[in-house]
Amino acid sequence: MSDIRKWFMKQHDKGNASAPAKPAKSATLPPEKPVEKPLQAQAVQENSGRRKTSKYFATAADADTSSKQKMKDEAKTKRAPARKTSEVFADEDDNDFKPSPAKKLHKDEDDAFVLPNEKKKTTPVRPAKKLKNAAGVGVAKHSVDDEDDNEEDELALEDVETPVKAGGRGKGGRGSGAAAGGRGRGGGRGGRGGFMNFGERKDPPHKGEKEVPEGAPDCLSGLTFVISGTLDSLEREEAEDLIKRHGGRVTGSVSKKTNYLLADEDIGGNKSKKAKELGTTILTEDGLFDMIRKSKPVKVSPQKDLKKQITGKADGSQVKSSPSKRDTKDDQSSSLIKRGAVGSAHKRKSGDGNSLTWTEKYRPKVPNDIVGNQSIIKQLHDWLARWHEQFLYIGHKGKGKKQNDSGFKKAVLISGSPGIGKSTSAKLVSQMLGFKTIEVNASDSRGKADSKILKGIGGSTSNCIKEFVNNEALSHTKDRSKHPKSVLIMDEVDGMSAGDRGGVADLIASIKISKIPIICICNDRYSQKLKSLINYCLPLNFRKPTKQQMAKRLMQIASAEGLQVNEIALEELADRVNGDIRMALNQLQYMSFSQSVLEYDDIKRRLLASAKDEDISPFTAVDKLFGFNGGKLRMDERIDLCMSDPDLVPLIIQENYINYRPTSIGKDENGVKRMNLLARAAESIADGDVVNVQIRRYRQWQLSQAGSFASCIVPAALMHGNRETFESGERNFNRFGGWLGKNSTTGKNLRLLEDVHVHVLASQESSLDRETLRLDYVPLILKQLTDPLRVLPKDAAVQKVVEFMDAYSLSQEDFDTIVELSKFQGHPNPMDGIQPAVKAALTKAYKQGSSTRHVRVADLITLPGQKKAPKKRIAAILEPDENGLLEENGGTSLDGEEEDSSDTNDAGDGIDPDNDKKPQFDLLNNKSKGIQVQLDLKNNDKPNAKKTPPASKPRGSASTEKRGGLGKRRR
Ligand SMILES: Nc1ncnc2c1ncn2[C@@H]1O[C@H](COP(=O)(O)OP(=O)(O)OP(=O)(O)O)[C@@H](O)[C@H]1O
Repeated sequence: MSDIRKWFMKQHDKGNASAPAKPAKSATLPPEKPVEKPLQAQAVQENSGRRKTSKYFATAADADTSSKQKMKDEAKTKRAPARKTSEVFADEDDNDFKPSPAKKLHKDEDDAFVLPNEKKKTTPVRPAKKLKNAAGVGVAKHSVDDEDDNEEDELALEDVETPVKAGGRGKGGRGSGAAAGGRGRGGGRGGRGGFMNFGERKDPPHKGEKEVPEGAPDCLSGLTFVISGTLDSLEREEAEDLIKRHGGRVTGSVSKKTNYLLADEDIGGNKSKKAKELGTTILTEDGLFDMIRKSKPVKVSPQKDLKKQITGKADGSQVKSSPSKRDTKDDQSSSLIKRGAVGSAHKRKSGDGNSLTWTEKYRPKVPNDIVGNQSIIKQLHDWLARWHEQFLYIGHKGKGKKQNDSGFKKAVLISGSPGIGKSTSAKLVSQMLGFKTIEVNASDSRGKADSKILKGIGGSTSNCIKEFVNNEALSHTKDRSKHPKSVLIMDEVDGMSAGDRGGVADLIASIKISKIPIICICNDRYSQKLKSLINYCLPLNFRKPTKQQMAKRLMQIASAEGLQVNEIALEELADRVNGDIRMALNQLQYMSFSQSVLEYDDIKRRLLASAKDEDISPFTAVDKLFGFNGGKLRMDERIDLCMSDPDLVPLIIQENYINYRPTSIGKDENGVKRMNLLARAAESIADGDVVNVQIRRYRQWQLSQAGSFASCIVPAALMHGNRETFESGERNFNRFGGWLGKNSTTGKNLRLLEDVHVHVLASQESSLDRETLRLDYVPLILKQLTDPLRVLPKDAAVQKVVEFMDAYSLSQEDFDTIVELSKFQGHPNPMDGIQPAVKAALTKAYKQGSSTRHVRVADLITLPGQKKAPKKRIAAILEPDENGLLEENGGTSLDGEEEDSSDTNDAGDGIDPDNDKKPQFDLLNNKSKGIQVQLDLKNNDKPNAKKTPPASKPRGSASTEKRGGLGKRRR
């Protein structure tokens, strides 16, 4: 672990150390400039007084600004903000803020995995921002040529400052590839500060330096934005939040509906091309700020004063709703009043009575109320409406109406993610058609159904399904008033195990005999368990409703409950709950307990908090860790992801890390950087393995986090980026960890090898250990077993091989084991070139061979430390032989050892005179030796020692006895 820590530290150091070398970044600027001009030309220009803050606005002349001048100014720049910041902070009540390292502080936060949102909180008090605002940002566009000298100086400062700021970046500035790739994907991006963050999207050059404006709540309502490239001071997510917070909509690509393309640079990508084609207005970040700012008239008083006033006046309950956000608001008082008013209205409403959850209260009453999936609901309706027409007379011989649609299924299988209205649809459609619903959760009551249930009510819960579906009274009768039609709704069929009413097999049996329609509901229709069920059902796949559809419904419910919330915020909610309307409603209701005005940020905060409780699959966890934004996750988030399944996540990481192309390596033409990162990741995985051994072997559970850190977090931090495949046709998804399968194969092979080992020992041809057998003998044995079959004529080959197998007491299974153990990927199959006829002849000859008994006897040996040969297996071994003796001995209900002993004793009592005439193979004596071993071992355990051959008995006689026994058995 000390190693881990060492290079963890080293990485940090490296990152910092790279800071001074950063001016290289400026060198990458010129190529970006030519493409930015046309974009700028399109933007609206109102105010040329905007201080030049972005390197994207630099002209070639700017770029030529003497580096000496920049360096001179650098020191000044570094000091100036610190001084100003401290002045500003001196006025603040909050002494927790450390002013001097204003920018530094920010960076440190970055390294410490602080969310962008949190960083933003410090922005209002930054002097730099205020200076810039004072310079008049208000306009969307400005010309670089208009910049005066002072601005150039400032630019120089900024340019020098930026590299310093990005000092933690591991990999220098933006590569040329980034221009095309933009911020989203593609190589060539510079890293972010800090070990875990390197390789991330390029930081905005003036990140967090501008005051983020606060406008009227819905000032961007009805406007659609698309964001492109790196903005000047906001991360893309921050910009998105800002727009949504003010009621605007953000989409991913430019279309006719797009009002603005928000871009501070022209990265020449599709978005800007399309925007130019469609004549979409291009807006800079400052333009957006102006737009928002303008929506809110006046408000001259400094933020901090207002903050103080509000903090002083607001009572706990009011501020409680969303303290941090409201602190920064300008219209606090009015919003609080508004909130109070609506809040009381809300209380009145909810006080009116029912304590139902909103999901119950607003459960759709008719199918039309269901959001989305209307065409599927229609299909369900049609199916159910026709069911009786199709199956009504089934079982009534003679009267049977011929089924007119052979493809008509007796059951439907509704599938779809949770909370999107599957059960509700099934119920509503059934009710609509006058069916009585019988709802059963597939795993409610367990126990296999009794097949005798056909005879009538069994009274057992586990039989209820067959009862339901087979009960005539429940099916359609003439007197509907007494017996309405019924439909069985089986929920969560994918959660059924074999024990649940006999599992899917029993459900299928029920469908076959059913006299009522069955609606099965599941989440995952591709579940292996449902493979056979699908053949008996009409599949209806519910899709998640769109966020717009959901937002509309949620809005209706919110207004009915007196909750004030805008549509964009609800869309965000819909987005975050992944289409789950039930969860959205629950979240909304939960938030409504403490707030009656919900804003975008409230929803976001709430969902971030609840996201922690979500169960995520190990694959999702690995996707997140390796994803493009993997480097932006906070450490606690990463640990949570690893801990979501501490067994599987490391295995999946280990299986897939090699497929990732880290974003940090840029072009990396010769692949050296990637190899270095791979090596480091491998090293860390190995470290993690060491820790995991400690955890499991010595139950050192306190090391769990260290284990996760080394085996998951570090490799993912090093390798996260774009996943690629190495073989054509390979799916570009993370594979399941191969270790489990390989470990199981290893175990199986060891067991098989042990069998071979025991047999070889029993043959007394060799007294080797298992390792020697595997490494030295198996290849040679294989040669002896397969070469003759290829080369010699059939009969000769078969005889030779059988002789060899007898010599070493090898069974047919051993033959297979040796072949299996000798198979390697990329090498020919050891059995290649052997004719099937020869193989068949070998099997036949081996089975006929008199020596088989000798080989099998070795299986009955129980070596110290070995598991006793299972009775079943012994029985199976003995069974193929002449049945007569087995029957005499009581068939297979034998105790292996006793049975075998009696054989040998029989042999002793009655020696077959023919035996000596059947000297089968040269190594017969050796075989008898093998048997002797067995006998000795058995005698140790056997209470009935009187039948044991005396130890002093010469070997030859033992062998004779054995042969006699075998001979007898064979008869
Ligand atoms: N499409 C929808 N339209 C309106 N309300 C919905 C919709 N989907 C879910 N709801 C709300 O969520 C609640 C639960 O829905 P329902 O039980 O039908 O979901 P489900 O898809 O069957 O979930 P699960 O798979 O967990 O059983 C409903 O009572 C309703 O209030």
